[in-house]
Amino acid sequence: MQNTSLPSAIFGRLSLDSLPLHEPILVGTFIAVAALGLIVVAALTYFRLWGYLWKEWFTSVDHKKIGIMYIVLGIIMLLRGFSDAVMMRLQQAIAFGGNEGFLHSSHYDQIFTAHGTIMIFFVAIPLVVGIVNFVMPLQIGARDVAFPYLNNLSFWLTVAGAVLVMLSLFIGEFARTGWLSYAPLAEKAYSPDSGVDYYLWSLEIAGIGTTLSAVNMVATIVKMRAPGMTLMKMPVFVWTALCSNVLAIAIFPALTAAFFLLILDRYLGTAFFINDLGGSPMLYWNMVWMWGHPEVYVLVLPAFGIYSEITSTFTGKRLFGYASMVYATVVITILSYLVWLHHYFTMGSGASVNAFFGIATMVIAIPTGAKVFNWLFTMFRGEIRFELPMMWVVAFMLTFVVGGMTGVLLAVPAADFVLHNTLFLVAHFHNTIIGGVVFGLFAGMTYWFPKAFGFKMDEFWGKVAFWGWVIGYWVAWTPIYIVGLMGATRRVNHFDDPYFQPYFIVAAIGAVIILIGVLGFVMAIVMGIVKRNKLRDVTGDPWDGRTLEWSTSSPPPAYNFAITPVVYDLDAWQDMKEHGYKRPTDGFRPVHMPRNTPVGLFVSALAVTLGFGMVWYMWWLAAISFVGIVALSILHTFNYRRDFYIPADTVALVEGKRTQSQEARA
Ligand code: HEA
Ligand code: HEM
Ligand SMILES: [Cu+2]
Repeated sequence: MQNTSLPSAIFGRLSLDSLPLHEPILVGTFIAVAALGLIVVAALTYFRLWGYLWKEWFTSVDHKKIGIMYIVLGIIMLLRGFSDAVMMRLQQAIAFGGNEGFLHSSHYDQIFTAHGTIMIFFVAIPLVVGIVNFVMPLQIGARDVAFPYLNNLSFWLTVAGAVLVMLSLFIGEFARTGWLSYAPLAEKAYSPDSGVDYYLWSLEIAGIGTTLSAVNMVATIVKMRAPGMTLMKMPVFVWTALCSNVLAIAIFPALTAAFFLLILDRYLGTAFFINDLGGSPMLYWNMVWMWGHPEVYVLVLPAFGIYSEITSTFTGKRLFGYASMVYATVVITILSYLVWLHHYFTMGSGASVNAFFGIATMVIAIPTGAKVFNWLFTMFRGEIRFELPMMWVVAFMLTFVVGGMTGVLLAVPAADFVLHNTLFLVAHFHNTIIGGVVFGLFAGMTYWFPKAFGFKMDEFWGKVAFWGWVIGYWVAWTPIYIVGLMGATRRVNHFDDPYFQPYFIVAAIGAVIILIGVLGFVMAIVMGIVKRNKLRDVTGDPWDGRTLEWSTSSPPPAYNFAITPVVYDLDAWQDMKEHGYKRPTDGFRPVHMPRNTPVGLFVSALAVTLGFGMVWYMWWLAAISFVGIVALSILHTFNYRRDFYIPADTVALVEGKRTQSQEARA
């Protein structure tokens, strides 16, 4: 694409042709997004909400608000990732024989790449990080995370990555190289346009955010637990958050380094991942899968933690086999480092290497199975209350076990030679990710929603969401398992064999049923807000919970706990309730708090311009942004006004109000 209409010293390789004006779908999307954006901006201006958002949310260093912002980001990006999914499902349902469908192959390639990238990096990760951010400090009785400013920066860096991916929709294109952008396809010789560069810069920036956040969470769990909370008295969710974040710290550098080397290949002509000059694409595969495999456990471990909390709350029992649950989590964490090669058994590693990685992979079924049985034994003879969060747990158990089993099947190298890169594999991972991670996130969001906002989600729409996702999942993915077994390969936009078509039509219907689930969840939140006075909970403990987050008010005050709780037992709050706990009404002391700051947001804005400049070869823009980031970061270290005290009187006032509202209800 020659740059004819724009001066290249300023615009680099960006030209008017980079705008996808010839793509009706994209033009329509752009108009819709722009219109929606204008409506939102107008509404915020009309209701004078900008100042409130800026002061109370965007610049906030409060872990609860940052957690909620992560979740909002995840839900918005879920809508984007899901629209990609629906388009692919429609395409595959109609594109048979002579019918080419509505997505030509280069467009389909961009869509599955964007879908996979967005779903993993900008849906699953933000939702998991958001829930950990919100819940974990409350569960350990802390006032905030270890590094509140860093937390805000991590969030905004994740947003910066998401913004770059979204920009690629309207300026230029996105990668067509699969969600892990395999080399050598992703090298400049084979993917010369801006797509892979968008991918790389977006994920480098977001990845730094995720790494920093993981450091923050580990430091918080290690250093900031309430007195008495020894490691073996931590709630299971905190254990899973700890393991997940330790895992993230260990693996993200491998991904960041792999992407950085690919950037060097693409920008400076080095040869790390091509066969010439001593480079090797296999190096890239090893590095990304050393990240990629453990990453799925980074996501699923906290989900396991969520299921554990919910199961014990809604059966009214202490979790069966707490210690074995902890050991299983740790064992999965360690094993997950040892199996990455199962993603390319077919790449010629040889029988003994394949055997080692195959067996190591299968071994993970043991600790995972131990968890499943622990949940079952917790339920056994419990008085189960089948409220929404518990319904998600049951759906998870029924769905995830199947996905786990097909994983074990793929772990047999001989079988994998047949099934690798078929739609059977695609069905396996949607089975584990949707049945394991996504259901867990919905369970968690439904469970902790009343803690965050002081009222429950709307139950009717919550059930619509539940049934939409659960039925939709099975309708959408069972046929894909079947065509996969029959040999249909992944990442193709058109099949010749008409025999497959009915299966893809059923799969498309499944996606439409999931759509009902997606919209149902949004409605559950909206209707919850509409009916908030009816759904209000003033106790702070609407589900009869067992862990410390339920001991404070909903939403919790900025300082979380007026007086730091002391822990004597595993289910600390249950223990306090059983021993006739009374809320303290006096003796408050001033609370030391971190101060809000806009620096994270500014750094992130510069990260977007840095990425954009690099993608389009606007070196001046990239250079200015980079210098800006460094300068701001250094300047920020000279800011000594980082904290303040909430006076004891204010604490007494807030707590007094809560006492009053509780007495009024009683
Ligand atoms: C959250 C996500 C998640 C989870 C939890 C898992 C879990 C597992 N995965 Fe999966 N997997 C992915 C996401 C996930 N996977 C993704 C995204 C890809 C592909 C990416 C790509 O190529 O683009 C993939 C690909 C993938 C491959 C590569 C296949 C190929 O490319 O050809 C393999 C092969 O071994 C595999 C195996 C497994 C196994 C053995 C488990 C185990 O951990 C499952 C353990 C659980 C159980 C077994 C169920 C419960 C256990 C019991 C009830 C006890 C009794 C059971 C037995 C004795 C069997 N996975
Ligand atoms: C909500 C319902 C969903 C549907 C209908 C759906 C559908 C699809 C389809 C059709 C493909 C492409 C298959 C191919 O041709 O190879 C795909 C790929 C993928 N999906 Fe989903 N998906 C859904 C949800 C998710 C979620 C929640 C995640 C992760 C959190 C996810 C992660 C991925 C990944 C990683 C890929 C691989 C992309 C690649 O090949 O590079 N999906 N999905
Ligand atoms: Cu794996």
